[in-house]
Amino acid sequence: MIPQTEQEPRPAAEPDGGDAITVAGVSKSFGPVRALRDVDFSVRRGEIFGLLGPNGAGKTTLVEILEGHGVPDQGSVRVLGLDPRKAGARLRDRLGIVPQQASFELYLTVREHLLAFGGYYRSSLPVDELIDLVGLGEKRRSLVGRLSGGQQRRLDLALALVGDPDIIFLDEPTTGFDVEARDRAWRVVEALRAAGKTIVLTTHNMDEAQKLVDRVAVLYDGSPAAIGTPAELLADQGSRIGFRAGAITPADLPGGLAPLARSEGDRIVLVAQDAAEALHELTGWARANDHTLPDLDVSRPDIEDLYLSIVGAQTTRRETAPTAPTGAHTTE
Ligand SMILES: Nc1ncnc2c1ncn2[C@@H]1O[C@H](COP(=O)(O)OP(=O)(O)OP(=O)(O)O)[C@@H](O)[C@H]1O
Repeated sequence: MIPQTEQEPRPAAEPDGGDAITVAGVSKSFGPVRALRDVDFSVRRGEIFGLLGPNGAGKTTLVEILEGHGVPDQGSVRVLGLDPRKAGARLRDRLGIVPQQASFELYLTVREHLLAFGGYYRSSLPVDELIDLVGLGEKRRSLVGRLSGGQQRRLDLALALVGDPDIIFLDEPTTGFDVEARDRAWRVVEALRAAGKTIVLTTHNMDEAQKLVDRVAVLYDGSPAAIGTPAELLADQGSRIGFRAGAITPADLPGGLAPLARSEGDRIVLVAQDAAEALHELTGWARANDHTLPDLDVSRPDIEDLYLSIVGAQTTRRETAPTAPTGAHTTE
């Protein structure tokens, strides 16, 4: 699915113990704000590594350091075995970056824009295949300035891929996408992984994280509060109990359950370590108060449950879950 390069292969990656990225003891402050606090982790070659965290948790600061745009106050990073501040074009050629806000040459067509960008790289992917890959086939000859917001984001993705990078940084890549475009983008990301690319995916979209990541770090107040595969991180999260809320709010639940519960769409969801105990308390309360708990089910927690257990939010909507890094409860 991913097109092959047309030109000569690039030099082999430097050995770095199988890791594409290593972050060792990185701290970074902006005046009194400690954006990153002694961060340690690695990203393996060929994996999709998710970076989650509420607004202000330090994700952008960290990614900027990895891209060579920021300098840590303490600690060091290696990207493909290289120091991103010193490696220059040797590394730049191998990184694909999809920023949240891209700037475009609005007077070029989609195709011309990609051809122009591809010219900056030692080798580039065939642009027509790339255009098809991101679903812009019908807009091939349209001026970039005429694209919709979602179409410009697809162009962002194509621009990040045109140099056939080894590592791709995706910053909320599907924000503003309709469902079809989002599904297509997810398939593209999966195809990139299948082609051996390493992907660092920053997202507030828990469905996106659940669907795509191999491993994930949840940053909270500048430090990773959890790092691992979703399965590892969810292993000790207990069980998720849900039912259709009707007129019930989380605060109506009995004392032991209310702090665990949140609204999720038209349901109330709670994650409990001891499902039998929680169900006993819930059903006893429901019977005593004439509630029928419609559509009651018990399932395994997901990444959103993990995320919320870390950031402390009580109410959320799926698809968007950015919350303040204060541990305060939100009331969206
Ligand atoms: N250039 C800067 N000058 C001053 N403070 C900064 C600067 N860049 C980031 N910060 C602060 O550092 C902290 C981390 O910011 P960062 O942008 O890395 O968070 P984030 O996790 O990417 O947030 P978001 O999800 O909102 O993009 C925040 O408190 C932010 O205000």
